[in-house]
Amino acid sequence: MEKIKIGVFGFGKTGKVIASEFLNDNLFTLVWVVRKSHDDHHKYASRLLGYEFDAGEIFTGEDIGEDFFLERPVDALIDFSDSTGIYLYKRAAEAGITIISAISKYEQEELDLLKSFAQCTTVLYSPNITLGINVLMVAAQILQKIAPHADIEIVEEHFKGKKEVSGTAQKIANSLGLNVEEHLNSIRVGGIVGRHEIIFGMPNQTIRLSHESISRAAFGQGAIFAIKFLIGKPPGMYTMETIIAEMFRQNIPVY
Ligand SMILES: NC(=O)C1=CN([C@@H]2O[C@H](COP(=O)(O)OP(=O)(O)OC[C@H]3O[C@@H](n4cnc5c(N)ncnc54)[C@H](O)[C@@H]3O)[C@@H](O)[C@H]2O)C=CC1
Ligand SMILES: O=C(O)C1=N[C@H](C(=O)O)C[C@H](O)C1
Repeated sequence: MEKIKIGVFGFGKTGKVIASEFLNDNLFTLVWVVRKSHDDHHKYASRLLGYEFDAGEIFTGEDIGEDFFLERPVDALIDFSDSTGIYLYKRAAEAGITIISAISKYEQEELDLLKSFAQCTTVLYSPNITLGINVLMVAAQILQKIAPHADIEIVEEHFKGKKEVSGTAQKIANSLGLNVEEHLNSIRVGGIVGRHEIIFGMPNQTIRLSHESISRAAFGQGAIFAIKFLIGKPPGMYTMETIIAEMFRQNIPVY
């Protein structure tokens, strides 16, 4: 079977681990990586990550001219850069390359741009691409319907350097109709990769739904799940939670 060709945007804390996940999986070929800095220009991500073969040539945004995506075709582009990365891959969408954006915070303008790409190709946007958090997100909405009077608070914990409020927590708050200013609690300590908890408080019991990414490999595994799902799907906008919600529908046991 022909391998699925991948391009990755971003080669920071997460991009490096994502690249490794693709390099470890025989279903995929990592064709290129685009990063902001000129460090390691034209070297191979595989070599930098300790593999003894050449894969994932490193480019910078300045290398992306009119023909970049035609000369170095991939089946899917995964974005773990920052909110500016999206301005570099309109031509990838026009070339029909599947786009998976994992950027946790976009302004409306960038969300609109992403939606416009979905007219030409399959686009999946997910501020948290782990399978687990999306199961939790759907479960929380079900629980809120079952216990509409529960007090709900969201707690998100991340590594000390994370500046922005978790995009995942904001998305959870929106899906539950909660005011972010009032019900979202952020903790920044040490090296926590990412933990989210939704607390449902009732008079005589407390229900806690929690998820923790204990390694950034969880994001790579989520991206792999998403790519496999998107193969053969028509152009359009997809999200992880709608994929998971459909799985809920198909798998809820009937008593
Ligand atoms: N959806 C999800 O499941 C997850 C999302 N994220 C998000 O992914 C993004 C990256 O996270 P980290 O790796 O922790 O950040 P980081 O700061 O360690 O790395 C970001 C990388 O992107 C590069 N970059 C910035 N602008 C770029 C551009 N225009 N073109 C190409 N490369 C560019 C930077 O040079 C850097 O190498 C953040 O938005 C983060 O919140 C992170 C983990 C999981
Ligand atoms: O910046 C990160 O690292 C993460 N950001 C995401 C968010 O802001 O929701 C998701 C994940 O927990 C890691």
